[in-house]
Order: sequence, then C-alpha cells, then structure tokens
Amino acid sequence: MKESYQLQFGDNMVDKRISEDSLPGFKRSAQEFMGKAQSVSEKLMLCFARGLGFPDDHFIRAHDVSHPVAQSVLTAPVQDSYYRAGGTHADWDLLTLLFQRPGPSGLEICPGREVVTSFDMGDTWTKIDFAPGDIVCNIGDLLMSWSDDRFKSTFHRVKAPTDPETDYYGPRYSIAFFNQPCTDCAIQGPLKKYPMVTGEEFTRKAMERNFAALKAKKEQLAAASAVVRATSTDGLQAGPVAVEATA
Ligand SMILES: O=C(O)CCC(=O)C(=O)O
Ligand SMILES: [Fe+2]
Repeated sequence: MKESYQLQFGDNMVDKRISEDSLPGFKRSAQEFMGKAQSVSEKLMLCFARGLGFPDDHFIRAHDVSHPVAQSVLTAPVQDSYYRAGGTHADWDLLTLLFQRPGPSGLEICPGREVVTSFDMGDTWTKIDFAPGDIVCNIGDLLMSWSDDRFKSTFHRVKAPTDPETDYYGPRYSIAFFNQPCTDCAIQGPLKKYPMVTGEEFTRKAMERNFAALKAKKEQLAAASAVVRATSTDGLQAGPVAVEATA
C-alpha cells in the first residue's frame, strides 16, 4: 500500500491543509521545510544555469514558488511485488530533492542508463543509502530537455524488499520535493535541439507519455501473466494424460 500527502506553496493549499487542531504546528513546520527545500533547489538551479551558459536566474525565474509541489510519500512494503512505489521511472520535473531518514532502504538508481534498453530490462541498479542529513537530487526530464540532453534524467525505482539479510521490511517514509516549471515559461536548450515549448505543454506531454508508458507496462504484465497461466494450465492437462498412459 502506498499513501501520499501533497503540499504546495501559496493559494493551492487553501482548504486542503490539515487543520491546526488535528496536527498542531504541522502547517508552520511544513512551510519552513518547503522554504528550505526551495532555497536548496535554487542553489542547484543556479549551478546548472551557469553550466549551460544561461543567466544565473534562468531556472529560478521559471520555478516561481507558487508552482513547485512537495510530495510526501508513505510506502508500506508490498512483499509479492518487484516494484514498490511506482516502478522504474525518471521524474519529469527539473530537479527532485529526496529526503528520508537513514535505515529504510529501497531507493535504487541507474546512473548512465542506456536509453536503448526497454524499461528496466538488463539494467544495473545501485542502492542508495541515506546518511543523516543527506539529500538526494535526481535530474528530471525537464532539465534533460532544457540542456539539449547534456544532463541525463536519473532512472530510479523503489524496490520491494526481497532479501531479509539486507533489505528493510518496515514502513517506509520519504519526501520528494519536485521542482515543476511555471506554466508560461519558455523551455529550450542553448543549442535549440528541441522546439521551444511552454511549461504547460512540457508538463502535459510528460504526463501523457508517463500514463501511456504505464498503460503499456500493465498490458505487457497482463500478457505475461496470461502466458504463465496458459503454460501452467497446459501442465495440469498433461498430468492426467501421462497418468492415464502409464496406468
Ligand atoms: O520514495 C522515494 O524514495 C522516491 C519516490 C519517487 O521516486 C517519486 O515519487 O517520484
Ligand atoms: Fe521519482
């Protein structure tokens, strides 16, 4: 089971906040946390902008604080599934900051992944262990596109525990801070490899692509399990025939 609570800056949260009565102090500490996550993001945005030859505030202006979404994700282990949080994916935003306490494992990344492999077949995964105070920063598809593919988005997954010796089986809490672009910003890399799109167009297309990929993956899994069912049914039918033959 996976449960998540989403927080945003500004008016988007009016009427959606957990009330002060039910969780005293939560609003204040959540806002403080988001402000800090935003300022870490802006420092990174400045570095990436400089690296690409853009003005220092190029990405910062395109990520007005009324747009980013911080998503707090609570996941409990699904022991019979290879995937836990949402399967293999790259985020579609500019940068994602990941926060979690040391201990609960699961996050794995695939650095330098060759895009030629289909989804995660044959990929090599690296486990990420968090030390106290660590923040993991994943590059998203938006930065990949905005850098003319110079910075590759990070494929990652949260894997279900399979090894009692090394894996964590308890409830898993993590916070992802997604830096999503303003709807009206103009997105194009310095080399103009891709046509210019607005933040709204980029996000809409990324969502469409992700949902199509998810649908294709589900269909592929359904087809694979149909083959397994058919094979095991064949096996059952072969049993009595063999018994009859030997009887
Ligand atoms: O829970 C995590 O560590 C990662 C979550 C994630 O990849 C996502 O929400 O996009
Ligand atoms: Fe992610």
